[in-house]
Amino acid sequence: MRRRRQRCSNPKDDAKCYIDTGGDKAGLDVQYINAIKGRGIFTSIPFQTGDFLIEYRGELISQQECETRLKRYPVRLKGFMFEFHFDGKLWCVDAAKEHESLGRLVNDDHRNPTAKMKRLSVQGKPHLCLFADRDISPGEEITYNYGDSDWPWRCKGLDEVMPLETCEATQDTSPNENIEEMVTNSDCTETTESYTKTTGPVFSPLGRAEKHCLRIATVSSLDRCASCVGPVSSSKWLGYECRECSQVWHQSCFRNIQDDNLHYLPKSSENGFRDELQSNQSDSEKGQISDECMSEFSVYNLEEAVKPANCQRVVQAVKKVSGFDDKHHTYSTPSLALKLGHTLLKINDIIHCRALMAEDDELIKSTKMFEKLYTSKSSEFVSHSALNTLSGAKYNKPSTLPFTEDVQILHRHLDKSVESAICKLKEEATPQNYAELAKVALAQVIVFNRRRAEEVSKMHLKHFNERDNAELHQDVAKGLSKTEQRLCNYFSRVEITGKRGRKVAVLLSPSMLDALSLLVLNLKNNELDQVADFLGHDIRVHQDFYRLPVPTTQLAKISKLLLTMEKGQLSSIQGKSLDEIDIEDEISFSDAEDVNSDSDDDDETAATECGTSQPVTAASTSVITEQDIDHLETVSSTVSETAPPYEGRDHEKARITIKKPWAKDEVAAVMRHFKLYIAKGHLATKSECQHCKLVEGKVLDERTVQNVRDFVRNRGIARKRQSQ
Ligand SMILES: C[S@@+](CC[C@H](N)C(=O)[O-])C[C@H]1O[C@@H](n2cnc3c(N)ncnc32)[C@H](O)[C@@H]1O
Repeated sequence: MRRRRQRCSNPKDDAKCYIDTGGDKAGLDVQYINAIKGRGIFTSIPFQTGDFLIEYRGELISQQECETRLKRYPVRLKGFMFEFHFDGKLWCVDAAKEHESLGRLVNDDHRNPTAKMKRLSVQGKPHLCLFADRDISPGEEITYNYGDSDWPWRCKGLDEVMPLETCEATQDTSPNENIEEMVTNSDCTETTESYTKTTGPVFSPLGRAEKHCLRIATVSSLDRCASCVGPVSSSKWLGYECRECSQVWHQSCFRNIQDDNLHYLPKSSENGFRDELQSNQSDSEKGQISDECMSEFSVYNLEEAVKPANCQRVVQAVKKVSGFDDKHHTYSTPSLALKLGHTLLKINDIIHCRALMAEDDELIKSTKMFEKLYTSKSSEFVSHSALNTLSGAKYNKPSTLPFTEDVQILHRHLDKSVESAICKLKEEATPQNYAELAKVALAQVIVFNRRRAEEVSKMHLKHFNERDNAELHQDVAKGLSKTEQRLCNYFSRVEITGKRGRKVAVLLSPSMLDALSLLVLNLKNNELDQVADFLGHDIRVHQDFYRLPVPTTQLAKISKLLLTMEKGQLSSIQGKSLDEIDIEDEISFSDAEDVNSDSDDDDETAATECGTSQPVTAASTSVITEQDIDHLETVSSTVSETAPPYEGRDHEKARITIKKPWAKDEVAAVMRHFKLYIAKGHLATKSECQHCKLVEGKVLDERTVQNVRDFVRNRGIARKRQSQ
C-alpha cells in the first residue's frame, strides 16, 4: 500500500508514522535490475542523510519458528528472513510472502550503501527501518549492508552468483532505547564462516570439499545452477538440489560433471509447494491452497500433496479454501472447489511426467494411484457438494435486468471517461494516464460487446492491428440492407481468441478505436494474408468469398443488436431469433429505405427517387457520426407516418430521415390497393406502387413511389407486431 509522503518532525517520528499506517513512502519505486539481483528499490525524489526511508516489513517470528521455516523454505525464500536480537532473544522478520511492502526488496551493498538498517521499538515491538546513510539523489538504488558475510554476490562480482542463504544480521539489546543503529557485524561470524564454506572461493560446479546429497528438484527461474550459473531456460527446469546446502544443478549440467562429491539420491523432491506451483502457472487460488496446505495440513511440496496418503488432507485444504460449510454441505465458492480439484489432477499429471523422465518408479506408482483415487473419489470429496451448491444457487435467484435509464447512464459515463482519459494521455503521457485510458477503454469494449472480461483483456496487439480495414465490397453490400451497410462501415471488427481457442468477434465503435489506437500507438496498416486465402478453393475459402462473408454478416447484424441493447430497447426485439430480428423496424434510416428490393434497379430508384436518401456508398457512409446513430435510434420507435418532418435540418440529418405524416385520404388511397398486402405482410413492387399512384392521381401527388412502398411495408410490419 503506497501512501503520500507524510512530513513528520524528525526521522524517528517519520518512521513511526509509517509503522502505524503500514504504508510505504512516496518517492520509492520497485525496478527490475537483472536476472541475478532481481528487483530493487529506487528513489524518484531526493532524500537527506538521516531521513527515514522504508520499513523492512514482514511477519515477526520467534527463533524456533524461524528455524522450522528455514528448514522447509527453498533457497530463494531464505533470503527474506531477517534475524536480529531484541530484548535478549533472537527474532526474525520473515518477509518471504510476496506483499506490497517495498522494504523486503532492498538489496545488499557493503561498499557504498545508501541506507542503514536500524531497529525501532514501538509499543514494545521491534521494527526494522532503513534510514538514509548519506544524501540520496533521485534514481539511486536504496541499499544497505546485509552484514559481514561472504555473500555469494560479493565474492566474484555480480555476474557470477550463487544462491544465497539466510540474511543474518545485528544484535544489541538495549530495551529502553527507542531507536538505535543495527549492528550488522558482530552476530555474523557464523554466517560468514558458513558462507565461506558454502560458496567457496570460486564458482566451479563444486567449489568446496563437502559431499553433496542430491535429489531431483525443479530449478526455478530464481535459482541459479551451481554449474553454469546461467539463467534457467524453460527447457532446463528439471534439476538436482543438494539436501544440505540447497545448491541446484540443471540436470543437463549435472550430467557433465564428474565428481565423487556428488551423490544423487533418487528420492522425491522436497522443493517447496509454493515453488512448484509458481513454476507451473501459479495463480491466486493455487497460492491459497498452497498456503492452506502448508499452514494447516503439513503438506509442504507437490509430491507430498499428490501422495495417495495425503489425498484427504489436500481435500480438506481445498474445502477450506473454497469455504466449505460442514453443517450444510455447501461451498461459499463452489466453482473454486471444482477448479482446484481439476488443478490437483493437473499437478499430479505434471509430477507423473517428471517422474517418468527421472525414472522414479516410486513416484510413478504413487502419482498413478493418486489419479485413480482422486478420479473415483472426487465426486464424493469435492464435486458432489460443489455441484449441488452451484445448482441450488440457481433457484429463486432474482433475475435482475438493468433499466434502460441505467444502461444509458453507464454508457454516457463510459463515453465521458474515455474522452477525458484520452485528453489526459495526450496532455501528459504518464503510466497513470495510460492505465486509466486502458481500463476505461477495456470496460467500454466489454460492456458494449457483452463479452467476457478475460477474453477482451487478452486481445492481442497483432489481432487488433490485423483487423479488417477493407471497405465493404460492393458485391457483399448487395446482400445487406442500407442500415447494415452503414453499420459495417461504422464499426470495426476484431477477432480474438476466446474460451477453448474459439474465435470471438469484438466490435469497436470509432471512439473505442481511437482509444485503442492511442494505447497501441504506431498502429500499422497490416495487409493481411488475403492473397494466401485465395490460393486454394476449399470450403473455408468458399464460405469466405463466395457466400456472404460471415464477418460482414456478423458486423452488420450484431452491431445492430448491440446498438439496440446499448440503448436499452431490448424489449422490442424480445423473442425473436437473430434471423427474425428486422432491426430496420427499430433503427430506421428513413421512410424511403428499401429493405427487400426486388431488383437492383429498384434499389437505385429507391435511393434517388424519394430525394430524401442518398445512395449508400462506402464514402457516404463512412462519415456517419455517432449523433447520426443516436438519432437513428431516437426515431426508431416512431415508425413512419406519425414522425415529424425533418425539413430545415442540416444535410447530414436530412439525408437520413425526412418524414411527412400521412393524411387520411392518402392512407385510404393506398389501402384501396394494398390492404391485402398489408394484412399478409407482403411487400409491394415498384410497378404496383406506380400503378396505385396513377390510378389514385392527385391524392398521392405528394408521395413518391418509394413512399408508397415504404408505407405498405411499415404497415405490414406494424400489423404483424400487433398480431403477435
Ligand atoms: C531481501 S531480497 C532482495 C530483493 C530481491 N532482489 C528480489 O528481487 O526479490 C534478497 C535477495 O536479493 C538478492 N540480492 C541482494 N543484494 C544483492 C546484490 N548486491 N547482488 C546480487 N543479488 C543481490 C539475493 O538473491 C538475495 O537473496
